[in-house]
Amino acid sequence: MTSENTQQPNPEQIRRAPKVLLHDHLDGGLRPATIVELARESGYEGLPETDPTALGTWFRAAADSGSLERYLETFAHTCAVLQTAQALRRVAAECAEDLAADGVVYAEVRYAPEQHLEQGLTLEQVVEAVNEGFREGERRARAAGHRVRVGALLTAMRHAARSLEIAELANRYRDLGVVGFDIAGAEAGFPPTRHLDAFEYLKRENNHFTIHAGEAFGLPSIWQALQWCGADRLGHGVRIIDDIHVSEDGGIKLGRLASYVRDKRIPLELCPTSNLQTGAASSYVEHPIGLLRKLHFRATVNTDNRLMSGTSMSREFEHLVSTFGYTLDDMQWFTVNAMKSAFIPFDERLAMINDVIKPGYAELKAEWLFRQTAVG
Ligand SMILES: O=c1[nH]cnc2c1ncn2[C@H]1C[C@H](O)[C@@H](CO)O1
Ligand SMILES: [Zn+2]
Repeated sequence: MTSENTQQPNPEQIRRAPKVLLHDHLDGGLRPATIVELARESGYEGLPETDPTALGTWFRAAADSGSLERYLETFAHTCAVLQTAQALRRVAAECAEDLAADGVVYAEVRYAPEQHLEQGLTLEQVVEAVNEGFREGERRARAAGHRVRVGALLTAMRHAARSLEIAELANRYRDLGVVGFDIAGAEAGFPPTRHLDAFEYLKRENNHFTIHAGEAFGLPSIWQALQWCGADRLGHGVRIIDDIHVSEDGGIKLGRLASYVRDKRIPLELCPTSNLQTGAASSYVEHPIGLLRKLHFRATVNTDNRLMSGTSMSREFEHLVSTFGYTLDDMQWFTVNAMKSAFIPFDERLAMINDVIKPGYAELKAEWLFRQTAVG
């Protein structure tokens, strides 16, 4: 018997394994029962279902459209009930609690402050309410025996024109709970270069940002995000596969852009289930994550929208374990990749890797070794 871990973890081990999440939308991760309650409290009458189970099913089905634009329509309902400080605080606290219960130890959760102003909140009030909610959720998680740290990413919507203002907001709340910036929304027709002034501002401020790119649109979007805008990470980036050529005899050749992404260790925030729903990939087995992992891209595993995809970090890993036969070593590799790519300072990332992630996996692997000894 070698010390190499070849065992595929079971669902319970996957849940207990420390996980790191870089790409999760606050307005895409509400509990269905909370949406129903918030809608009742606020008088929102547009919900397609008022039973929580039926509502959860509705979100998953509606998001299964095969198109990013249709997928995004479902957010009208979640944003409709997230218009008060109280609602934002509650949903952020529940988000942190849910992630912690799922074994997530570090998360960067994003949302677009400009989408929460309909009932008179200011941008600052939105950010402060969400931050308070995350802190409350971290406290409740700790009381329940879990530890999670949640940082916020402020998103600007790519079809709108507030990106510089949101970038300034992210900079103002830096070190106060906000760890970076993002742009999201429909990709085709809204290239990231529309928001160059925001990215240039953030670079001058030595701040961090990721860009949704290479999801519904291909290589030009990734190229612009990196070479014009200077993104630190790619939100999805899954279409980088279009620049990787596999020949009939199995030979693999990377184009210039794919080489750049791999050589520069650009983190890819991959979200497998979300990609199946928007049509960016056709099945788990055909999802580019399999090849990207083999080729040692800086690949990470993410949820995107837990509500719309009916998923969690554990479920994403369960799909990958059953599709690609991944082991605890593979899970650790993805998790360390994610932690290395987080927007918090280097020493804090290192401490998470050495004090939380590695010991967590070592314990799970040791359990497995002892079990092997017992049966062998
Ligand atoms: O996967 C996505 N691609 C582009 N935009 C997205 C995705 N998931 C969520 N969004 C949008 C809808 C939300 O309202 C917004 C902010 O979280 O970001
Ligand atoms: Zn996203």
